[in-house]
Amino acid sequence: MEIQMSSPLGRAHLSHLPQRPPINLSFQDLSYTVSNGKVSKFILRSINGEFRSGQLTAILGPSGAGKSTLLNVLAGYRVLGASGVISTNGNPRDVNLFRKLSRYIMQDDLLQPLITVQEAMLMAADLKLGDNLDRAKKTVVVEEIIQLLRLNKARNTVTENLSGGERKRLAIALELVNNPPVIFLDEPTTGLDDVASSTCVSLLKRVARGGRTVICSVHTPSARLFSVFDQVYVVADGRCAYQGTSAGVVPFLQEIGLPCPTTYNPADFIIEVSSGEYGSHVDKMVQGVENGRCQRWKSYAIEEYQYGEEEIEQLNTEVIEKHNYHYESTGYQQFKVLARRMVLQTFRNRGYLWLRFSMHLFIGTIIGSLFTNIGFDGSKTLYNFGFCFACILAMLYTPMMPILLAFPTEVMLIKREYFNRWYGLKPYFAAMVVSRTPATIFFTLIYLAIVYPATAQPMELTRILMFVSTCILVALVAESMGTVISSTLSIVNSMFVGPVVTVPLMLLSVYGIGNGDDPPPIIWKMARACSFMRYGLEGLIVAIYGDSRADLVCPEDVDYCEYKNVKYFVKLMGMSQVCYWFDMCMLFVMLLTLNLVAYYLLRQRLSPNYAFRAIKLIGRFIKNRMNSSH
Ligand SMILES: Nc1ncnc2c1ncn2[C@@H]1O[C@H](COP(=O)(O)OP(=O)(O)OP(=O)(O)O)[C@@H](O)[C@H]1O
Repeated sequence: MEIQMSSPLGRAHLSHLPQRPPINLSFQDLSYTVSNGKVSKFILRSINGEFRSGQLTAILGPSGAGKSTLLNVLAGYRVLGASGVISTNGNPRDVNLFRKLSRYIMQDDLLQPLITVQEAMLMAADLKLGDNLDRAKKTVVVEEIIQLLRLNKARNTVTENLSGGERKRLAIALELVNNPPVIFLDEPTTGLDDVASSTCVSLLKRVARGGRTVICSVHTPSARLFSVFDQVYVVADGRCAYQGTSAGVVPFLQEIGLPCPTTYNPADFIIEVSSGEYGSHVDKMVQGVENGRCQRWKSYAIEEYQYGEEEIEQLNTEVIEKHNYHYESTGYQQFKVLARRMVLQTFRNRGYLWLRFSMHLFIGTIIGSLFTNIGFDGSKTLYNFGFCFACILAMLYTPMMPILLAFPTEVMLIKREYFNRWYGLKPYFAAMVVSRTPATIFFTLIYLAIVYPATAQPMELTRILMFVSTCILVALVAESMGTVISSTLSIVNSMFVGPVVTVPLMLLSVYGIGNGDDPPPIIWKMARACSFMRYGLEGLIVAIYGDSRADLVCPEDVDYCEYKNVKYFVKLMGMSQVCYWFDMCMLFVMLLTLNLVAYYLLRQRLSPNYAFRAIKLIGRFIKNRMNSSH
């Protein structure tokens, strides 16, 4: 791809992208408060400011000054607790509309694992551009952005192997795909060396020159890097301590009686002054720029640039497409791309696949050898019951534990992509369920292929199908239960809650067994009905012993086989009234319900509604009360 270089920053022509209106972002009297129980803490204090399109703005300040909070509030990531007016192009901002036009690249640059840069970019193009562009044009878009962000050499590298700088640049490249007019970046240079930081900031400037508003928080930039920023916004103790060009910092400080030593980096100096290292001068600085209202330094020694020379054509207001602000791709297209991505990642995750395969092989071999040839043995009927219970336990833990471990991290990734409007939650959830189900079925079959013949269960097609279907359904329900638990909890909490929740379900599944058909008290009957393992256990027993199975064989060396008659045994277990299809329906209903609950919890995690926020606030209140009563 030929890139024409016509300016010091280089002109990167981006063709085929949807055209968006340039957006100037301003805010007046912006405050942000958090309340921890009784105490309220002011993090931003009535600050003002303006960030213009076509410019790269750095938010600087000492640690804890409120830089990330300002970015979060402006990006709409934190809304509760914020007050003041935020305007876009002079009009009050519609936060929902703004979210559709802006992108937020967070500090932790989480990227989808196991896909290459090129694949990640193409998938982002498929998700974000839908069918508006054909494959050839999408490839051109991707190619141009790869060139713009100098990712050419890394195009075939999988994301885990990228360097820190490449990761940051890929995170930016992915968000550029549908040409957002406003881009927020939280500390894009953190963890990068001087050269990589400088490359990253220069590229951001090129991105800004396309008419985009680019705002990033930065930690102590070098003097050279500092001079690259068009505008600098300094936050000190939640207030604006300077707003203007980087060249204006020294004269501003001079004017308020704080001359910057000639050998000193102005960025370091203003941060040190803001953090109170040379005495309390913050009030003076805040007054000097009227807490962000003063416009005087915004044009100080401004480096003129010609829009015409740059790639402004993408954002020319006169030719803005009649874009709708909804997703560019349909739900079905998103589903297809996401399912493809998930399947690709599953296949490439060889280590995990081998681990899961070996785990099923190992458990299958252990259970198979523990219960060898007991299926037709009249003296081992109780052991066979134990085998069925062991199958249920295996189908509970083997699919659930990997989800408890992996899904909390996945949620963080979804959060970033969802917030930046890559896709809707429905297509994502559907793709997740559809892509992981075949693997679960496959591994369940591997386990059953070992244990079923090894334990000499009846080789009748109907019974085999019933046994297999029950195990698969139990595994799918367990997997969904893992998703419910890990959709709101961290890895540590999920790993704790998962096994704790399953123990009562396990106990309930065998409660009352051995009492024949006498029904347990109604309360226990109801509790037992909640255990999906109970339905699974009944399903397995009916599969191998139901439908008038002939008496089992009593070995010659055994005098008396009490449970040789399976009908008698099933009655004793309290399962003579069991209807296999009812149990399967119940398992299916539970599978559906758990998936709906997982979807609901995930949705609330990504964009909580008022009821959910209220529940969270009540929870926090109770926690605070408990803490204060100690
Ligand atoms: N939810 C919260 N509850 C209590 N305090 C908070 C909360 N969020 C932020 N803070 C506090 O607000 C202040 C500003 O935080 P913020 O993350 O915006 O700082 P920062 O300038 O980005 O710092 P750094 O450069 O170290 O990342 C900090 O003192 C932080 O402890």
